[in-house]
Amino acid sequence: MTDESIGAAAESASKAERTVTGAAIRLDGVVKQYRGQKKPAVQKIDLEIEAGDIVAFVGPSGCGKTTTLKMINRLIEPSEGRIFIGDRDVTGEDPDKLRQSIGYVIQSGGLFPHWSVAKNIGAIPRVLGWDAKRIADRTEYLLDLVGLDANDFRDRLPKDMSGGQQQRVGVARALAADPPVLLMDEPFGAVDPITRVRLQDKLIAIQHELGKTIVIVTHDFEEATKLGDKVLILSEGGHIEQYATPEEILAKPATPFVEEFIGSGATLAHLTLSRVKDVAHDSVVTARVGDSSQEVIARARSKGATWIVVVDEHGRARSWPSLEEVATKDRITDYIDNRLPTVAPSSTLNDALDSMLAASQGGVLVTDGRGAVTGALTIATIMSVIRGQLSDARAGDDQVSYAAYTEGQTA
Ligand SMILES: Nc1ncnc2c1ncn2[C@@H]1O[C@H](COP(=O)(O)OP(=O)(O)OP(=O)(O)O)[C@@H](O)[C@H]1O
Repeated sequence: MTDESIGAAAESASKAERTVTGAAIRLDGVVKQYRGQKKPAVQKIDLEIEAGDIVAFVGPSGCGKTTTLKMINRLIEPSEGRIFIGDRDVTGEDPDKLRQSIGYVIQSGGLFPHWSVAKNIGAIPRVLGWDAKRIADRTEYLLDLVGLDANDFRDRLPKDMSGGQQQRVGVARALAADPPVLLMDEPFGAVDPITRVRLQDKLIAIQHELGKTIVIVTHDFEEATKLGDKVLILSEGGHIEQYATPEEILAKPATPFVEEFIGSGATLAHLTLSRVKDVAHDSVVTARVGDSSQEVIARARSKGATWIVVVDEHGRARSWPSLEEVATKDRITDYIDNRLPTVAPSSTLNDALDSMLAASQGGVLVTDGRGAVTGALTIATIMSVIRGQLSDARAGDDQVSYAAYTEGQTA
């Protein structure tokens, strides 16, 4: 088995393990001609999205990403063609009814500003006639799913939350009635880069847990390769340039347009394909508040560590002092460092580098789904992965030029 086929087998195995609750989406000869425009915004698109996949639409401004997305829930009516969700032809369905079965998330969450978080999340369930207890239970479940404490957030107004928190509530609201399909229009466009990485990781975790079909429009190719099981690259007029996995797109750009779009940094774009979970982590020595400093230092030295991580009862990091710092006190003290860089297993190596740079640190802590520390990644480890990838890429280039050269000789 080649590395590639091993990767593909692992990928399909992990997909098979997922519970899929999403539905397939099919666009069949779909056209959008806006009134008063000479050319159609979407010329004619045929597209199949598998149930339980995340598909990212990317392409330059004005190429028809949003138009295509909004035709799926008929916020924009197609001029021609048919759209199927599962086996249902939804082209003739009542659009309001249709939109109750498709979650929709826009930039900044799109929450009703004068409604509490709970009222926002309960909007569609109320329309569907759910009773108050069922709505309250669902709200609690969804807030927990998106990583917000229900007691703290349920009664807040959107203005009293950060952009990232509003966006999480936007995702919770879109999932309220358990729709099989979630459409997201540049959902993370308005948040800072670190929050964006956290929200992306949260979305991947939610997707793995729920198995919805998610279509996401983004401007950012890196975001598309991180989130998408498949990426759809469009050019003007909604023309499909390539629809494939991120790996295939980077390895074999289908057209000169795709090549230019993904840019000359394609080798480093592989960094966005390498996940934190794919590389070996450095182990960390942990300690609890109140432990004897001498004992902790001895334990760390025996493992060759120069720093430790102080964790709480759930294994979540509070601080990561050096052994010199630990030695200044008899016991491990309770200090919380709010700027600890952490990444999830689904984060990319690029995300890991970004968090290190943002925190001016030479490493990041790796945490599991509940935030417990499982290891660390240092800048040296990441650099050695990058070096390996660059030398693989160079070896590949040499082969191409050698083949071209010998072909030239024999012709
Ligand atoms: N309501 C409208 N009336 C007329 N033309 C429109 C309308 N909405 C979009 N268009 C045009 O249709 C084309 C596709 O627009 P669309 O918003 O789908 O592109 P996009 O790829 O999502 O762009 P962006 O990345 O800038 O959001 C553009 O040329 C746009 O000007």
